[in-house]
Amino acid sequence: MAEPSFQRLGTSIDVPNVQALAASIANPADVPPRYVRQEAKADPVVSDGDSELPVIDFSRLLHHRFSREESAKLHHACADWGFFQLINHGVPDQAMEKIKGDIVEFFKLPLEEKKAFAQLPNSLEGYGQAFVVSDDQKLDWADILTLITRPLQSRNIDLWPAQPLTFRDSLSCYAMELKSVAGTLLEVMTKNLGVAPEEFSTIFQDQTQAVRINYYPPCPRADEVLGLSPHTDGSGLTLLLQVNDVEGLHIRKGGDWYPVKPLPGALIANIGDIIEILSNGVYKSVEHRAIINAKKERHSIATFHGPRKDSVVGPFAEIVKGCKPKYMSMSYREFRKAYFSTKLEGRRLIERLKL
Ligand SMILES: O=C(O)CCC(=O)C(=O)O
Ligand SMILES: [Fe+2]
Repeated sequence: MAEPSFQRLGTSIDVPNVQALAASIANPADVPPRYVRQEAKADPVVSDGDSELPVIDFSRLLHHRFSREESAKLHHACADWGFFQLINHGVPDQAMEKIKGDIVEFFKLPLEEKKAFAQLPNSLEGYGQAFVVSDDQKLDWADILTLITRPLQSRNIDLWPAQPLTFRDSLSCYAMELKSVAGTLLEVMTKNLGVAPEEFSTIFQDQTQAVRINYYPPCPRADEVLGLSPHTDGSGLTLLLQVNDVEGLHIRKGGDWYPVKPLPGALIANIGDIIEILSNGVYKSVEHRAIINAKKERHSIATFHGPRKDSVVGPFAEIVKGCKPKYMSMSYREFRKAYFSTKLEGRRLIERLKL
């Protein structure tokens, strides 16, 4: 099938450093209009306790006595919510605490020191802000540090902070732990979808992995700005770790926004566009956004797990045996390019891939 053509990433427009901007602001009126959005305030938020985000116990998935029951729970979480909390995931506390600590230290460094790891022109990798291509696009109230962690030969180590001194080690260790958790979850999901393990290995062995570290400074107009615009992830599976107890993640549920309250030590997992496509829409890549706190800063670490670079992304053959594919297939390389171009146009690639 012919692949649709998509505009390449254009030239980015300079976006201010949000941490420096936040530090310079004394009054709500000083927040530049490009960050202020009426809809942030207007969108309804589901009140607490209306429904509960599913909680998956990773250790039960591995335990033969409980694995069936927990796998079924995982299947429903992926199909009904596209999001779940993952507890007892086995990532050592020390690995999580080390990366959290180093991230907080990194963002405390003087701007000039952080800029040594700045995004290269027209690239999303490194320290900077979300990419924009037009003067009208609203801006996110966040600085980000995006780093490719897998495959190992794709690491651009010059963009990995050298301060604090332990940062590179902490990130390598955390990324390795998450790769293993994501691998197991993806394998169980493949099984739950009735797909043969070989199909899983063809796509996810030698998986790609990237880490996006989000820094959201406080803002005096917190209810009118967004830390991260509504989006779906272009990954297969995302695992999110919130660094402190400041909440900010909202999930689209029906027409409303559902605020996530991470359980202590839990990872928040979500299905990305790739799994929605592979599963032919059985699993949902759900829109989410990040809001801002008026007084407190927030950090989060999103780790994206995708298929191997040379794979073709399309509904699993076994799933579409008795029904029609709902999405067109394309190479993962082309998918990545298209995902970012479409996002810049403020649209979702996955909608364009629907047949
Ligand atoms: O900071 C958050 O809670 C959400 C982050 C996120 O959705 C992302 O980085 O893709
Ligand atoms: Fe996301």
